[in-house]
This record gives sequence, structure tokens and C-alpha cells, in this order.
Amino acid sequence: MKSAVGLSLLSSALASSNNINHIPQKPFLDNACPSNSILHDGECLPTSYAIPSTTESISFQENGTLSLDESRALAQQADDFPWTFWPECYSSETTPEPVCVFTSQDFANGRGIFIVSTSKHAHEMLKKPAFTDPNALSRINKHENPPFIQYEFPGKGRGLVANKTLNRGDQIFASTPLLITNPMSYELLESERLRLAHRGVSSLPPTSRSSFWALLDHFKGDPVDDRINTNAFEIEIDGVSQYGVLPEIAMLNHDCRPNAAYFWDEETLSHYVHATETILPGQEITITYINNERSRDKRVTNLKSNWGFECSCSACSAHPFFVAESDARVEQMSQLAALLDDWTPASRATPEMGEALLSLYQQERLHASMGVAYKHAAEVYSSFADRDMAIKYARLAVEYSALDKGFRDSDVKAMQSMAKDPTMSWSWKKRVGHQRVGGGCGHAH
Ligand SMILES: C[S@@+](CC[C@H](N)C(=O)[O-])C[C@H]1O[C@@H](n2cnc3c(N)ncnc32)[C@H](O)[C@@H]1O
Repeated sequence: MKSAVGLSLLSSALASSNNINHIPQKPFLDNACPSNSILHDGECLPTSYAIPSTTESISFQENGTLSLDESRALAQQADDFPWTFWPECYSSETTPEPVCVFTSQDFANGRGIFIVSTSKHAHEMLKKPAFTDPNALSRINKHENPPFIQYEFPGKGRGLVANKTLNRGDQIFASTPLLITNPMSYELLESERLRLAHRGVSSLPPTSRSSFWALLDHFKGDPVDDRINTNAFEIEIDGVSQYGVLPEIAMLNHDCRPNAAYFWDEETLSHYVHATETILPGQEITITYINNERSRDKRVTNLKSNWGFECSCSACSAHPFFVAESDARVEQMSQLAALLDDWTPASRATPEMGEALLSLYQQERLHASMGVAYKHAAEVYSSFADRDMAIKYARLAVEYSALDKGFRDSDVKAMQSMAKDPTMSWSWKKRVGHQRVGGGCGHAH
């Protein structure tokens, strides 16, 4: 299960009061240095800053002495250099190559982005449609006339409240991150990691920089690090789990029974949020920061230890009787899911179990993750060769899972195929002949 706002575990181990001052910026003076070097503190820069003729295989050296203006001028001197500033880099014994801050102020029509990563990873990102296809972001970062207003909630700070009816499947946001940071940066000295993060924020275009500084700093440590820790989403790029900060989506508060779901689209480097049920005007729009398919105590502990707040959502603050009932349902859900996941010849799974699982998800108001239950139901019906029921639930699985996992997700694609023709699914007839223990008719369809 993906986790949402998620850097706190990593950073709490590393957090300290080691605040870094903003990097001083000196005005850049046109200089009389040769074209492959630059004036710095009255001297032409050393060879580690030599400008390559191609951006493909640049290996940046550890550096850290250039002002932003100087590094902008150096970047401008290189042919086809994709970044707005010459990257500042640091390395340690455990980093395979220097970790640098790469900024593009042009990215996403001038919204900008900075990436703290190795040159190899950052240049892989440049090959994504988000950078290469001018139309890839045509539906992204459109924040005019939003379907919500910002509201201050006692005890949980700012949140977003619907100002019109949102139906299941309605898009609420689609945004690109202001920053992406690779966990490898945690292998640098903390002062160097923080320096790269501060440098990145200073290098964003002014509007995006202001959006970053307007974010909540829940833990009150280093001001940049804290904003990242409080607001980052876990995102995967080229198989590597990283952290991204998206200021619009970071305004959504947590609820264990959320009414919206999000997913990350790696190709467009965009994060989408959709309504997963009807949200009426005046209702808060919420997402989940955690896996909710666990007991209330586990959810509360997770939120407290990783995000530092007491969960006050209705599922967490209910009367102990209702909490116990909810926990029992969640436990039963996990048992049913395990039975439905058993594809051995001894499997006792039945379509009735799939129906029971769906009912429990609905009772628990876990609409945002219903895709999982619909997938189980589609597969179990397919395994008993019930074509129509497999199609019905496969269609629902696609609709719900696409909101939660994204339209490129492998489960979504598998359910799309099943909805077209269940007989081609790997699960088709897998359990025909199995006894339907405890289920209605007691025989296979
Ligand atoms: C990503 S921010 C959400 C927006 C935030 N409320 C703000 O004012 O910017 C996450 C922070 O919001 C607060 N928060 C989110 N959901 C909450 C909840 N259910 N109960 C209490 N505080 C919550 C916590 O301080 C958490 O660290």
C-alpha cells in the first residue's frame, strides 16, 4: 500500500537543529574568462566546472562555491544544457556518484521543479514525456476555478472544502511537484543535504517558491526540511521510491475514511486527486496518509509516530463500541482477502466470500480502496466461470482502481482485459470443481 505524506520516518532519524542559512547570492558580473570557465570571486573557475559540449553523460564533480547567478551564467554557456543553473553537488563514501540539485525553471510552463538526485537519475527524468512532449502537461496544473475553498479546521489546520458537488471520478487536482528528492541524498552529510534542499528552494521561480514557503512546517526543525517532511508524497520514478512536494495537494488533510484518492503518474511526473464518492458542497475533501485496512489503534499509532498528530477523524474518535465493531470488520476483511488470494488446489475461496468482502468495504466506508475488493470479486467469479459477474466486478474494479492506482497500473490493465473477455483471464475456471464450502448452492457454477 502506498503511503502519502511520508518523509518523516527517514528524516526523524536524521533531524537535528542544524539549521542552514540561505545561500548568499552574489550578483554575477560578465567576465573576461575563456568560454569554458567562469569568473568566481575574481578568478576563473577551476576545471571541475568545465562546460561539456553534450548534456548526455555529464558527471558533475563535488562543488558548492557558486552563487545562483554564477551557476545560471555557467549553465547558459553550455550547449543545450537542460537545467537553469549549474548543479551544486556533494558526495559521500556511500553515494555511487555525486548527489546534486538540478533545477528547471521552465518545467511545466514555468512552474519549475528542482530534483535532488544523481546526474544519471535526473537525466533519465529528462526523457519522460513531462519534459519532452509539449502536450503531456496540457491538463495538468490548471488551478483556476477550483471546486473547493480553503478553510481553517480547529485542531488540524488548513484543509479544503468542496464548493460544488463532486461526483465519484471527478478530478480535483492534477499537479507536478515543485521538488523531487531521491533518498540517496540522506547518505550525504546532513549539512550538505540541507544545503542542496535550500539551494533548490531558492532556485524555484518566485511563485513556486512562495507556494513552498506557505506550506505547513509541523515539526519545527530546519524550515525547508520540515516543510518537505510534513508535506512530501512518496512517488516512484524508474523503480526508485522518491519524495515529491505538491503544494496544492499538500492542503488535503487525512481521514481514515477519505472521500478522495490520489495516484502518481510517472510519465507526466504528475499527481492526480479524484473524488471516490459524492462530496457535497461544505464537506471537507480528504485523502488517507496511511493504509487504513488495520485496526484503529494501529492507525492512530502510525499517524502519531510518523506524522506527529492525533488522528481525530470520525473512525478514530468513535465510541469504543463502534471502534470494536469496525476493528472486527477490518480483521474479517483481511481473513477473507487471504482466502480469496489462495490459488492452490486446496483453496476454499467462493464467490460468496467475494460478496462478503465487498459488503465489509462498503460498511467500513472504504470507498477510496474499493478497487481491491472489486478485483477480488471479479477474480473469484472468473475462477468459477461466471462470466457476467466477472465482467460486472472487473468494470467496477477498473473504475475504482484507476482513481487509486492510476490508469497505467497493471491491476487496472488486467481488470480492463477481464472486463472485455473473462475467458482470457489467467483466473478463468481456476476453481471450477472446487466445493463452495459455506456458500449458497454448494456446487460449482
Ligand atoms: C499535508 S499537511 C495538510 C494541510 C495542513 N493542515 C496545513 O494546514 O497545511 C499535514 C498536516 O496537517 C495536519 N493534519 C492532517 N490531517 C489531520 C487530521 N486528520 N487530524 C489532525 N491533524 C491533521 C497535521 O499537522 C499534518 O502534519
